[in-house]
Amino acid sequence: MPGISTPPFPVDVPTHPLLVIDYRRVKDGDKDEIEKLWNAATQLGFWYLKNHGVDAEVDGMFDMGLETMALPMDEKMAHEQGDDGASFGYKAAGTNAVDEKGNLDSTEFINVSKDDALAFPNVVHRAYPSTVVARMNSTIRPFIEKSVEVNNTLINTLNAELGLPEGTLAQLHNPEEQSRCVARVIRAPPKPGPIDEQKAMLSAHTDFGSLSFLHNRLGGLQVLAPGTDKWQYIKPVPGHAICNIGDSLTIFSGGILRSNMHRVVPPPKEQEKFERYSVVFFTRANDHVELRALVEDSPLIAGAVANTPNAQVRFWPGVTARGWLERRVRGQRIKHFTVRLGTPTVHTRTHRNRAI
Ligand SMILES: O=C(O)CCC(=O)C(=O)O
Ligand SMILES: [Fe+2]
Repeated sequence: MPGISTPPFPVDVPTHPLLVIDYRRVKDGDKDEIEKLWNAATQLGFWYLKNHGVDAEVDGMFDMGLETMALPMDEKMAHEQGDDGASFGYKAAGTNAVDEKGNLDSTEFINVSKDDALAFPNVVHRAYPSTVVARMNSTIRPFIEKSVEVNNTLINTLNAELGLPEGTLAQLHNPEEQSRCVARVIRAPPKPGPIDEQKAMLSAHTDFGSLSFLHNRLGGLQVLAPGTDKWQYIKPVPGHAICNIGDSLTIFSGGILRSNMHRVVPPPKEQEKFERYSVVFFTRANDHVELRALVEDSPLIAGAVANTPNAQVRFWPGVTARGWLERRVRGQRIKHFTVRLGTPTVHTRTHRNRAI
C-alpha cells in the first residue's frame, strides 16, 4: 500500500505452505502447471498465483479502500448493505457475529458489484459512496475486468480437468449475465495481544461463490488444512495472489474441488499493531444458476458423487447461486442471530458457516 510501510511477516511464526501456480503457464496450456493447479484445487483448495498481471490495479484498490473507510460514517451508512442478504455496498463494523456467543465483529467492507462496475455510469444493482464513484473507471473497472479474466481462465482450465464439455462452467459464470460477483476491500482495526475467537476479524467460513482472488499485505489469514485440527497462517508473498475454491465449485464438481475452511485473525507479532486491509475479487455463478453436481456432463463427477455419503444433501441444496449467497450473508448478520435455551444459534445454517 503506497505510503504505509509495515513489517514483514515474522520468520519464526509457522505457516501452511501453498503450491505456487504460474498464471501465464496455465494460460499457455502448460501441462505440468495445469496438473499443479489441479492438485492445489482438489487437495487444499488454496494456492498462490504469480504472474497474474493485476498488481497495479490491486494497489489502486487498496487506495480506494483507504479513501472509502476514511469517509464520514453517515456517508458510509447511507450505503450499508442491510440485513436481508444483500452483499453489495458498505458493511459496517458490528453487524456480524464473530463467535457462538454473539460477540460482534469490528471489520468493515466495501463491496462493489461486477455488474455495476461494468455498466457504469448506469446502475444495475445500487449506488456507491463518492470515493467508489470517483475511481469506478480508473481503478475498479480495470481491476474487475482483469480479475474476471484470471478467474474465468482458471475455471475453464478446471472445466477441462473435470472432463466437462468445453464451456460448461464458462456458461454458468458468464460475465455478461447478472451475478453476485464482487470486488471487496476489507478493513480490520488492530487487536494486539493473544488471539482468541472474539478477536476474529472474519470468523471460520468457506467462501460462498466459485473462485476467490485475494491480495494480502499483512498476515492474519489462516486455514484449517484437511486432516489437521490446528489453524495455520498463510504468509502473504509480494506479487502473489491467494486463490481459493468456493462452495459452488465444490457443488458443481460433486466435491472434487475443495472449498476449505479459513478465517482471519490479528496479524502475528510486530504486524499486530497495524490496521489490516485486504482486497478480493469473488467470482460467483450467474444469479439464476441452480447449484447442483454436474453428473450428467462428466463421468468423473458422476463417479465422485456415487462415492459420497449424503450426496443428495451435499450437492443438491435446491437453491440458485443467488439464493445460496443471500442465505449465507444473511446468516452472518447479528440481526439473525438468536440465543435459544442458552444455546446460541443462527437462523440460517450453523454459525460456523460450514457450507456442506
Ligand atoms: O482478508 C483475508 O485475508 C481473507 C478474506 C476472506 O476470507 C473473505 O473475505 O472471504
Ligand atoms: Fe473467505
